[in-house]
Amino acid sequence: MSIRFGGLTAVEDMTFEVREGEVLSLIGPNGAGKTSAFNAITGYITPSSGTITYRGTPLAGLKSDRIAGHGVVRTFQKTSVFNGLPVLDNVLIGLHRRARQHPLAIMLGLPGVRRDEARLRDLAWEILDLVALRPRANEVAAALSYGELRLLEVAIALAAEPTLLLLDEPVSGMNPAETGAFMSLIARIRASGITILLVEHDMKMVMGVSDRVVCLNQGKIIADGPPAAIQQDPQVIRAYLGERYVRARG
Ligand SMILES: Nc1ncnc2c1ncn2[C@@H]1O[C@H](COP(=O)(O)OP(=O)(O)OP(=O)(O)O)[C@@H](O)[C@H]1O
Repeated sequence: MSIRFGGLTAVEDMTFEVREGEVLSLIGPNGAGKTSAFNAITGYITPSSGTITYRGTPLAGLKSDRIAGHGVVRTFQKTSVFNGLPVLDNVLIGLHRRARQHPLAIMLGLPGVRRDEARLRDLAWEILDLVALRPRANEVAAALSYGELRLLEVAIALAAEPTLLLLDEPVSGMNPAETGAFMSLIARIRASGITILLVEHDMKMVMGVSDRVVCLNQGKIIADGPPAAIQQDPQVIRAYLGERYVRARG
């Protein structure tokens, strides 16, 4: 696909494939086109040309909620969280959105609804266990630490039952302990069978969790391979890793 904003080409003839069950990271310098690619995959912008296909379904041009209905879900920073509500309720709201019970059945409190309600509650607890927020389930979201809030955003995304989860810079602003916890969360999500597409600048995290890494520079893919190969790739070092290394030392 290609993505243009007026005269500017943000993504040029980008072709890549996310394999079922893997963690794939998109890396590259600021302005390389990572977020634009993410936005196109999740329906927040329409690519100027090309196709995006998920399990045989063309996604380009569909609205984001339709795309989520096909299992392709992204996290949203803060916007998806109801600050005044308990953590558990935030996840339940996400699950209800997906479950779509008939409003009349809910109003009448039909037995099927109560069964569903119990099932959703169990699911919510399972999700909270996965993101390690069970001990905080009854706290209002506003009481969470920064790192915990980011975990809740992931929990809400998981409530939409993704088969492909997209994470946009999930550990930016986290301290090393929070980042470490987030890395093990990614491993648990992957182990549950969900495919992950990650955009991230934290190279320790990218190299630690990814099966494969795609590096973009100025809208084009310059490398695609396992983390060990990407770290050694002269083009990647020149365009991105070298610059980060110098900045980290500087
Ligand atoms: N809505 C927009 N309108 C105009 N130009 C845009 C828009 N969104 C992105 N761009 C431009 O497209 C190019 C790619 O930006 P993009 O945000 O996709 O890069 P990125 O790799 O995600 O960068 P970062 O690491 O800084 O998030 C940049 O030159 C950016 O200025």
